[in-house]
Amino acid sequence: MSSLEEPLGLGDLPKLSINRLGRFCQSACRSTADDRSTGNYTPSNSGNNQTLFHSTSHSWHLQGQYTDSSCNGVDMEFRTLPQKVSWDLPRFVKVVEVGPRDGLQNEKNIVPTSVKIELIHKLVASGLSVVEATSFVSPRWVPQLADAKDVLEGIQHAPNVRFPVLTPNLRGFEAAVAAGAKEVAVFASASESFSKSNINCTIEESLARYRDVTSAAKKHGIRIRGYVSCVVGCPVEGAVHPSKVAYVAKELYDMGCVEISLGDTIGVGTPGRVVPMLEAVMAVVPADKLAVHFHDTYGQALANILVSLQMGIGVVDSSVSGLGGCPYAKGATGNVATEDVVYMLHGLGIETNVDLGKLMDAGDYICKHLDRPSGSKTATALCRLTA
Ligand SMILES: CC(C)(COP(=O)([O-])OP(=O)([O-])OC[C@H]1O[C@@H](n2cnc3c(N)ncnc32)[C@H](O)[C@@H]1OP(=O)([O-])[O-])[C@@H](O)C(=O)NCCC(=O)NCCSC(=O)C[C@@](C)(O)CC(=O)[O-]
Repeated sequence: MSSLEEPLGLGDLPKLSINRLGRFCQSACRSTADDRSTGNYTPSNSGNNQTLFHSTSHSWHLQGQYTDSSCNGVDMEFRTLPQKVSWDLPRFVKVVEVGPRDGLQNEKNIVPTSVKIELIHKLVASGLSVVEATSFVSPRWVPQLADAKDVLEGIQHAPNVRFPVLTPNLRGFEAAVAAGAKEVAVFASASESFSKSNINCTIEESLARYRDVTSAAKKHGIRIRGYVSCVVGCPVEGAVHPSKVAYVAKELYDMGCVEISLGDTIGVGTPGRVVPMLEAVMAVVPADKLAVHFHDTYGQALANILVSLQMGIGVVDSSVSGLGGCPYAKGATGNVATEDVVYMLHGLGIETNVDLGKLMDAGDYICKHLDRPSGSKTATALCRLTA
């Protein structure tokens, strides 16, 4: 890579701008606290800081304000954000590649098994140590991944590389184990409506199923990951309260999921919503057991990842070339692109063990097959530079 292609690091930024950020944060904080203590605090105040903090009320969230009395609590939490975030970022972030599953499950045309396997090998060659390979779900529900057994059997298993697969029930778990899975993931939702449309059962029913799966996994010595979907918003219900996310995350943790991935399935989150959601979850599940999974529908994913890192998260899910979406979440676009995440992390001086050039090869491979441009801004920019 030439120096032009290398991300600017924190150290390259003029000191002044970081100090300015710090000063802004402190004054934003101070004025809010001062206002409160002098009794002058009004949430609708139109001063500069208020404009910033209230920007969410002009967005999608207007349709889905929380309906309980803690709604104001969430806004308050965001006002104290500058005191809570820190630049003490992790030195290493584990990137969990979900493109072959979350990406390809949403393709109109079914991708041949051989292409899926080659994509997975290219992703592994880039240094990624976790590649979610496929799902053992009903082929009637997700025909795109009906070849799960063949994909899993076709992957060359390398030491230190994990290939988790999604399993919605005991039947899927048994099929996955028979095909050689060493790690599975269960997927619950913080929204009742999404749970029904995605897996045709209530949240409680899904948790009962997952208790069966986790206890079977323990007997087989299989690692199990848990997802919580709709952690910020649901395509049907609108805003989802952080307490609902915390409840499902804790249930999954208590039943033995070793990592809980928090999914903004429709990509509506901003740091204003992500911070209180993470705070609620972190009160019941340790931060080192959490991952974040942002779809980039509104272009907010990198901002949300950054604030998650600042809150102590060290595992980030992403999808090569920004592939994907969820077949049961209309309008949701793909995950944040892995290339963009890696570029940002490297720019922050955070190690990933991922080679951006080789990752771009993998992205190029699948985009050529799908006959579409990359959804990664980094890949697009670097390709232009090298063209
Ligand atoms: C959960 C079910 C199976 C319930 O589906 P159902 O229709 O309620 O259940 P069923 O028991 O009546 O089964 C229906 C048919 O599926 C079969 N079946 C039943 N189980 C399996 C299985 N494991 N593997 C293969 N086949 C299975 C079963 O045998 C039957 O076959 P039939 O008799 O009609 O021929 C279905 O709703 C399903 O497969 N849903 C999966 C949907 C899905 O994969 N959605 C995308 C996941 S993405 C996501 O959740 C979000 C995430 C994780 O990415 C994070 C984020 O972004 O937020």
